[in-house]
Amino acid sequence: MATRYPDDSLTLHTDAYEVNMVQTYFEEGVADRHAVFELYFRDLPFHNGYAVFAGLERLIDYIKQLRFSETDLAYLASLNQYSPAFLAYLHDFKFTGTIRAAREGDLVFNNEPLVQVEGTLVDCQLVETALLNIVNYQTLIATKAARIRSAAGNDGILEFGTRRAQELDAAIWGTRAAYIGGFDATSNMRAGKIFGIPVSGTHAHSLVQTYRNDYDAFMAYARSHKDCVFLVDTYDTLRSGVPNAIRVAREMGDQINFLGVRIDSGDMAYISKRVREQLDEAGFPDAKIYASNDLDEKTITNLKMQGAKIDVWGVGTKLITAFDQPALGAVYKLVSVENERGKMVDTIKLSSNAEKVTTPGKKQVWRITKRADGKSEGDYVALTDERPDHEDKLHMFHPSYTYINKDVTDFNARPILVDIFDQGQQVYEIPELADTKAFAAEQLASLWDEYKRDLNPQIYPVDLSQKLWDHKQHIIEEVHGYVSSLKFDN
Ligand SMILES: Nc1ncnc2c1ncn2[C@@H]1O[C@H](COP(=O)(O)OP(=O)(O)OP(=O)(O)O)[C@@H](O)[C@H]1O
Ligand SMILES: O=P(O)(O)OC[C@H]1O[C@H](OP(=O)(O)OP(=O)(O)O)[C@H](O)[C@@H]1O
Ligand SMILES: O=C(O)c1cccnc1
Repeated sequence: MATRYPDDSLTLHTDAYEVNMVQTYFEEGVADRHAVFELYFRDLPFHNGYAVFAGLERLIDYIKQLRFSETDLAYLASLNQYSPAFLAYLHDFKFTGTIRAAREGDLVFNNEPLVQVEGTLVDCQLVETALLNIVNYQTLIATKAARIRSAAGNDGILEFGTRRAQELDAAIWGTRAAYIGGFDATSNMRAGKIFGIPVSGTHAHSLVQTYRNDYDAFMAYARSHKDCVFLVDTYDTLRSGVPNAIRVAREMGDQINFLGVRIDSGDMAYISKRVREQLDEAGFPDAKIYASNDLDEKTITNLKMQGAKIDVWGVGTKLITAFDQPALGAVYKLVSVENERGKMVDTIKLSSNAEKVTTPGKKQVWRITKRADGKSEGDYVALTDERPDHEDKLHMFHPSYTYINKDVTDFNARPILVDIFDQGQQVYEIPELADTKAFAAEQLASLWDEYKRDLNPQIYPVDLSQKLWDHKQHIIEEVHGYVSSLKFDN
């Protein structure tokens, strides 16, 4: 059985190798060396043209509580791997780092930093696992939600996924991410309570089964609720469900708001058209048709193509589990570290796969938009001492295929990474969730449709500044020089 600790913290929500490395840094006297790590993903999820960043609120909560509690330390001591001096050091540990991140709801792309952690090696290393855990999941769900929003157009979309989510936390934070990405409401009451997300719900088949017929069930529901959406597919949608919903709506009249009916099985294009006819003929043209049953952006697009008369889409499993791509795959890499002489040295991880070679140095991402229409030109990743927003002309080129290039003038450059913590102090206030959602919608509106289409979107340019590109080539050459100078006896 799980042990409940009165002072449990999230600090040990980390991989053992982080603590192991931290012990090495401590024992070797380099724990306080300054370092910069950056979190980014290499491939956009779902073959999408963009991702919607989410996770910042939880990231802030996590950093704010980051202390080793007495039982955390007692547990580490019980492993007999960590020295008393190291445990005493952890006892006094306090996060004093600086964190910059994209704002929730902002669009982010592959191969650019979404979160940057600057601090001691210990600060940076300890937070790696939790930061990846939080950002990977929430960004994935916000992006999936944005795809579903795009398929649904202006129709209502409701998050129904809690029962199918990967446990409780995923349901709660996933529904928040879904709301940022464009969902209108959730069925999860606690998410409503905690985050103020609008809550919406109909009823289950069990209600109809309990009363053993549609009429009695809908009548019972109508007597106990003002707003009514009846689930009409328990026995026979067209012959029993809808006719009985209409009968109850007529009998109850003004005593209820007959909002509509929900269908949860069968051929939803065919059935919804017939249901629409039945409701219209009965004098309920404003009653809406809700649909649910393993929906996602593909089924919704397809159903719309077939002329389905569905007004509100309830989406569960395929949203909350990011069914077609269950992991984002963001990584967290060291880009700069203080050497033994106190100088910051930019670092690289080489790979035979060009995509996997990291980009050294502490960076800022600049979103370049045309001044005239606010539309996106691409992202420009630069070293932090560069100020592309002060330039009149930017030369933007593909970092691998440099012949793909353009000169951009009359542009605005917006820094994507904003200060969240400054030397351990929170300097960023999380906006109201509704504002974050509106911000996401605004950002999406400024992106060309070519990057937003569901199938084979155009690849959004994420370019390196000339200075950063040169710097990277220089460091690659330095490392190659070092490797080829090595001599082995065997
Ligand atoms: N007209 C349609 N075009 C494309 N997909 C559809 C259409 N109607 C329903 N679907 C989707 O097809 C799948 C059908 O699921 P399933 O085979 O479980 O049938 P069902 O009618 O829901 O049966 P059950 O009663 O077992 O739930 C669902 O994902 C549903 O969203
Ligand atoms: O299909 P999803 O996208 O995951 O949406 C959530 C599903 O959860 C409910 O079904 P469930 O069979 O769990 O309960 P019910 O008895 O109310 O139909 C609901 O009717 C949806 O079909
Ligand atoms: O309110 C609903 O209709 C609902 C909620 C959760 C899951 N399925 C349906």
